[in-house]
Amino acid sequence: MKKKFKPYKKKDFSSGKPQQDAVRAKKHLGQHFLKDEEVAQRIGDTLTLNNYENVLEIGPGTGVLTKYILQKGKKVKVMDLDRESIYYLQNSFALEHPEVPVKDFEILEADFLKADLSTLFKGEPFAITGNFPYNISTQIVFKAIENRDLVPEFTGMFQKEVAKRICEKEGSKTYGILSVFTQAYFEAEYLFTVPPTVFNPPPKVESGVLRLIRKEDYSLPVEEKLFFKVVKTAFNQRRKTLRNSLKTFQLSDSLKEDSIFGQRPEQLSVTQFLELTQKIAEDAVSDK
Ligand SMILES: C[S@@+](CC[C@H](N)C(=O)[O-])C[C@H]1O[C@@H](n2cnc3c(N)ncnc32)[C@H](O)[C@@H]1O
Repeated sequence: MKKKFKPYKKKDFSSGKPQQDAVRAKKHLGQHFLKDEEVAQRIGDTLTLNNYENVLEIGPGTGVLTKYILQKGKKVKVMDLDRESIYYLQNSFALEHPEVPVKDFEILEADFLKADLSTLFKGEPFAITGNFPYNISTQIVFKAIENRDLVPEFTGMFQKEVAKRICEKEGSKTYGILSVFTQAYFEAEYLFTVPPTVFNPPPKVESGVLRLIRKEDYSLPVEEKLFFKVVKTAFNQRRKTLRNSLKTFQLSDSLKEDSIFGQRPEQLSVTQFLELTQKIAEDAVSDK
């Protein structure tokens, strides 16, 4: 069912307010507007834009980051579900920033989590970027992973802890499900940290900017469903050895002798998780 919006009261944005103050920040939408142009430009510059023509920005708000993305001369679509931000972008953004090229620019009022990405750029690949709403940040990453065939690049800002977790390697306490799933398909790089002071209103935590580049060969050598199940089950009991946490897979005694099962999930690289999945798949077949 389509959500009902309260009748929208038009606002006059011609008062010359700073861009980040043009819209009232709403907590439930995770709105923290960037007020530092240098940081906005640095985030815009994280896009490599290699070999594709389209960019989707999630949550443009008042468009502080959008300006720098548009200057790259690609086709840009922005998607926000905040009507007030959309109204500002449609009516004041171009007037207040005549220097920004808006020829290939489309403003969409939509929820990224519900949007159909397959038709967004007529099925062409596109980069995703943004200063993401932190309340749905992991869901955004999972949706990008699900749509990886269309998304060769993903850059942007998260809560620092989440950005670090996505890029973390084995051996770290924060390495987990999100790190393994993301890095199975993407090369992940943590780029820089951003302090709360550059936002209006400032969030309670630091932020972190990352870049994900899809691997050249991003097809998995194992069945994806089983891989996800193995990784999730292992990390659900991250203190236990795999021999104990993966009991539900009813592994044969000979497989359980394999040294990999003496390890804990945080010790396994993505490649080792794939090898483990392969072994479990073969074990299930040989059991029959
Ligand atoms: C952290 S603010 C960033 C705003 C702006 N890009 C900036 O840097 O100032 C996050 C933005 O995401 C938008 N947003 C929240 N949930 C969303 C969703 N499900 N789909 C699309 N946009 C969303 C918010 O309305 C807000 O504009």
